[in-house]
Amino acid sequence: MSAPTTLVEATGLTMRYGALTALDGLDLNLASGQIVGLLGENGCGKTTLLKILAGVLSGYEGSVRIDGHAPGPESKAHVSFLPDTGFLPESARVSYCLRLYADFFADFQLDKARDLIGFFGLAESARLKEMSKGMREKVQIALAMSRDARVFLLDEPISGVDPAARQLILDGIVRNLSGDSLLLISTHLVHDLEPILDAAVMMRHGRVLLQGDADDLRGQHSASLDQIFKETYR
Ligand SMILES: Nc1ncnc2c1ncn2[C@@H]1O[C@H](COP(=O)(O)OP(=O)(O)OP(=O)(O)O)[C@@H](O)[C@H]1O
Repeated sequence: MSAPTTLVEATGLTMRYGALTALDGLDLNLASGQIVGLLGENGCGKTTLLKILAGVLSGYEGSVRIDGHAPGPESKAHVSFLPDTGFLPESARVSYCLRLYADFFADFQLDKARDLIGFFGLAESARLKEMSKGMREKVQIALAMSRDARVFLLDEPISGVDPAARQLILDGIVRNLSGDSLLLISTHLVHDLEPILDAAVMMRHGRVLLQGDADDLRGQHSASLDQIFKETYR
């Protein structure tokens, strides 16, 4: 693994939806080689931040750099984004979705995706519309995690699955993760995610409230990230 490099850099990032300020001068610096939890209460701006980093939402003020590039075609080539809503054609089979990704993304690794689909216990011949919400989420995760990206942005990837399946999904997410990439993953389910987190970013009202290495935060607060989260948002 090479020395950590800054992959996400946001300075004074502000995003307004009309009169509502969703991000309010947010500053954030994230380096490669870590899994970072993006935590915060409903409406604090997590999805807005991830969409801007993914290059699918514009109209913001301030500066954003992904591996040195402003969000756009060049940054998108290195960013794998899993939105919190379904984005695959409902009537398609898993095999079609695999081909779609292989055609669309030059860095898509079909073997990895097939491995993950099997790991999740899914059949390539299955149609999405015949699957449960949790199964469809697994397909989307398998696709998103099979790109050879530097930055992975996952928006609430385990929210739709039952507690028993969450562990399997997290195992799948970290299964092939390269040590040089950055995984930023938003969730309310801090307890489930905590074992895989190297660092956490807690947001409030469109700003970073608390950020740090997971072990440092646990040490400073003499508490788990889950307890810190609950105390912070009580
Ligand atoms: N397209 C939009 N138009 C208007 N307001 C929006 C839009 N998208 C988000 N917002 C508002 O911006 C704020 C931040 O929303 P965002 O979805 O980024 O929060 P979040 O932290 O991801 O929330 P959750 O945890 O509920 O998913 C909220 O007040 C939300 O209502």
